[in-house]
Amino acid sequence: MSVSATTRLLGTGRTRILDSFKRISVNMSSSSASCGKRLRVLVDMDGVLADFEGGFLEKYRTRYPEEPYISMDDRRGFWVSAQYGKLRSDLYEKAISIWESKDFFIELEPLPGGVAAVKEMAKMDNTDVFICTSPIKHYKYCPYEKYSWVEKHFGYDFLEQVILTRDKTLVSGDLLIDDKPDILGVESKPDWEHILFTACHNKHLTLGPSQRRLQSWSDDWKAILDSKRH
Ligand SMILES: Cc1cn([C@H]2C[C@H](OP(=O)(O)O)[C@@H](CO)O2)c(=O)[nH]c1=O
Ligand SMILES: [Mg+2]
Repeated sequence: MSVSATTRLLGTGRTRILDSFKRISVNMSSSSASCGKRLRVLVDMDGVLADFEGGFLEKYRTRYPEEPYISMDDRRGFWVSAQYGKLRSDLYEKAISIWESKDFFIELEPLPGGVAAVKEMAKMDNTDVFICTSPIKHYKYCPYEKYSWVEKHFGYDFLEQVILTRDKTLVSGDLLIDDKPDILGVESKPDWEHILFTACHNKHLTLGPSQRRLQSWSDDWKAILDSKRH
């Protein structure tokens, strides 16, 4: 019998008791998520584990050797195409053509220390790690290549830990380590604390007093994890 049919049979008095019970169970499950022992870490991929900016610059310069380019030192703002578009309007499309090409995402080099750090994190007691990454909307190669990249660098079993989403605010976790300064979506109060991973495009930004950075994978990521353990 369905829950609604059972509820109707029990009558209003019992319905109230059932409702209270449901409320208590919901409260118990949400409090065990916040006070429970396991820490959930969401780790972004491009700009944190995979060198999107380096891969872009190399392929852009190879494909458009006569065109002007922006060095890593001069990069400002998260969106590469926006800065190229400001340099010269037709460079906007040329920039996009690079990451929409086959083999762009699979051939990205790992950023120093990232793969080792995530492997170590995944082995830590009471710690769950997920790779939380957004595919581009030109979906012909990117989603496949992101999975393939994880398999190549972490092994087949780690595919279990991949979360592909365009909206990271919907994913629950204690920490999100990500190089994008503003991570917005339909959830205005995401569960996670965003740790800004330093990249060429965000290194000049001044953060708010409560915002934290991870400068690189040589920085003390274990201390950041520990600060969130209960
Ligand atoms: C277009 C663009 C994408 N990306 C990355 C971010 C996303 O991956 P990730 O969520 O793994 O960081 C993905 C789709 O936007 O490509 C950049 O880092 N810079 C860009 O300019
Ligand atoms: Mg990123």
